[in-house]
Parts: sequence; C-alpha cells; structure tokens
Amino acid sequence: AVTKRVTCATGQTTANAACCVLFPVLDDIQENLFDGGECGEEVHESLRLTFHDAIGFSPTKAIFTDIFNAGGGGADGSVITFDDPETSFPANLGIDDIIDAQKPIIARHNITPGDFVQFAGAVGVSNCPGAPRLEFLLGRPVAKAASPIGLVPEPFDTITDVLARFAEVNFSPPEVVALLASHTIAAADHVDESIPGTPFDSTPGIFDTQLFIEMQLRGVLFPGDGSNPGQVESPLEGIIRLNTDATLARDDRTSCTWQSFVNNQAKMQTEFRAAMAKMAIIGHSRANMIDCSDVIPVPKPVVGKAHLPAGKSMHDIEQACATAAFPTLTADPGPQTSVPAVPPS
Ligand code: HEM
Ligand SMILES: [Ca+2]
Ligand SMILES: [Mn+2]
Repeated sequence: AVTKRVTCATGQTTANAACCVLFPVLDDIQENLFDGGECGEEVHESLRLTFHDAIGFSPTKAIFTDIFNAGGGGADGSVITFDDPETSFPANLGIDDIIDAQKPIIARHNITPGDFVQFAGAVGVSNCPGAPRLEFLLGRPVAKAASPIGLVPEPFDTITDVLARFAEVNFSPPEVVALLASHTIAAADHVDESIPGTPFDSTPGIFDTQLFIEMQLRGVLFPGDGSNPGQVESPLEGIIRLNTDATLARDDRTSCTWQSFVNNQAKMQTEFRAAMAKMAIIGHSRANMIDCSDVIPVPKPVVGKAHLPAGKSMHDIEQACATAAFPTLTADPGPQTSVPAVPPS
C-alpha cells in the first residue's frame, strides 16, 4: 500500500496534516534548546524530564480520585504547568533548569506542555549517535493538577521498591532495565554537588551500550567528595554511579536483562524504543493520539565499538547473571584515564 503524505506549509512532508505544527517547534528546539543539534546537557535533561513527567501517575492513589485528579495525569506536562510544586519534590532536584529553558519555547508555539516535553525528549535523543528513532504521538491535553509527591524513584531506593513503583504503571523488570539505557546519555549535577556534570558512563554524548558494560565493573572509588545518598563506588575517575543502576545490574531479577544489552546495540535500541513509547503515553490512550513519529529526525549510527575502558580487563567484571557469561570485550589501549565532565551550557 502507498502511504498518502501531506506537504506542510513549511515544505516538509508528513503522514498527517495535524503533525505540520511540529516542524516549526522542531526547528526552534534544535536551534535554541539543543545548540544546533547537539547531544549535550540540554538533551540529557530533556530526556530526564520525559521520565519525571510521565511517571507521575498512580492508579493506587487514584482510588481516591476526585475532580482534582489525585493520582496524577502521567505524561501530561504537569511538571511544567504545575512546576510549583513539582520542582520542589526531592526527586526532581535540578529539573527546574530545563523547565526554565523549555517554557519560553512552548510559549512561542501552539503545543501543550505534555506534548512538548515528550517531543523535546524524542528530538533530543535523535541528536545522539546510536539512538533509536523514538515514537512520537501527539494529543496530550493540558494537565489538570500536579503529580502527587513520591512517585519518582530515587537512587537510594531498593530494587524491590523501584520494581514495585514501575509495576504500578505496568512496566515489567525487563522494561525497567530497557528504560535505564537512558543513563548512557546522562550526567549528574546533584548527586555529588562538588562534581557537577559527572557522567554515568564514559560516553555521555553517544547512545551506546557502554553504560551496561561499565556498570558491571567493580566499584573502586568515589569520584568527588565521597559517598552521597544514592551513590556507590565508581569503576573510574570521572564517572558517577547510582546505587539503583549498580543494583539493577546485579540483582537476580534484572541482571540477565542488564547483561543482554552489553554490545547489543540493536536489542538496546529496540527495547528502549518500545519502553519509551509506552512511557510517553502513561495516562493516555494510544487510540486518541496522532502518530507524528515521522517528524522525529533519524539518528546517526553509533560511534565507536563496545569496549572496556583503558586499564580495565575482564577480571574487573563482576559477573552477576547466573545463566549466561558476560561477553568477552577488549580494553581500549593505554593507561587508565579520567572521564571528562559534560560541559554546562
Ligand atoms: C530507577 C529509576 C531511576 C533513578 C533512581 C534515576 C535517578 C537519576 C539521578 C539521581 C540522576 C542525576 C540527576 C542529577 O543529579 O543531576 C539521573 C539523571 C538522568 N536520568 Fe535517571 N533515574 C532513573 C530512571 C530514568 C529513566 C527511566 C530515564 C529516562 C527514560 C532517566 C533519564 C535520565 C537522564 C537522561 C539523566 C541525565 C540528566 C542530565 O545529564 O542532566 N532516568 N537519574
Ligand atoms: Ca554512552
Ligand atoms: Mn544536568
């Protein structure tokens, strides 16, 4: 079958005329939020924001739902519309920066905050070599109320609590692990305030499987001012490690899924894309939305090969999965190095 396409007033083509409004938003985002199409700090923070908005949904709390939408609306842009109080929730520390950067762009266009948050995340991810081209569905109404506090997982939570929180929004343990591929393009500003911009893997500008590889290395040092809540020892200078990531990589319920992404770019892409597609419409019904995925740019292929960081060997891998061996990888040549911070912009 031949798909009918429409040509927008701005010249681009898309499957649905309703998606035409997104092209000017796309240009504005790339130019003014992502510094001309980079995979840097604002992309990382925009991706984090998609999660902190979407996870604000609780069927349990919604038992008490009244006209105020007490269980939260999921991916509804409430982090923007109700940034007071949501930016004051402890788990949301630092998201005010990207909200402040996104708000004026939203104001320039005819788009709801809920659609914008997920659109900016999908566009941002497309700037990172190796990323899948994420789905984007249009049609989130403006939020009616703030999310309840306490729905965003924290790095000091137990895996039992993390899996229970995600189960509440219908995510399985393998889907949780797939979502954590996001931490391959990530850095922390507030886990250790003495070392802002410290990445979770050695390649925070590339959507590769290094996060899954490096998380399995033995932790040997704290990169900054020592142990902070939710932080555990890192394998290398310049990398910061979250307790939840380290534990997901080692827990019986999740370690084999974690390991399955090591040097398997295609599996990681497919499963991250599927989990993100689900996350982006928490609180909504797919049937009521318009598929505008063809507006999202096609990401470039991954840069580099799966490897151990220089100075490491397979002896530094803490095998956790009981049913399959960690894939054999070779180390980059040369002496051990320190990973540079993600520059603020
Ligand atoms: C167990 C679940 C999770 C926990 C406990 C967690 C925790 C954290 C923490 C503590 C930070 C550092 C924030 C800072 O100090 O600046 C962070 C960063 C980040 N998270 Fe997560 N996260 C989780 C799941 C996710 C998910 C599902 C996504 C997206 C799909 C995500 C995307 C990101 C990104 C992209 C960053 C980097 C932000 C930046 O570089 O500025 N996280 N996460
Ligand atoms: Ca990476
Ligand atoms: Mn940041």
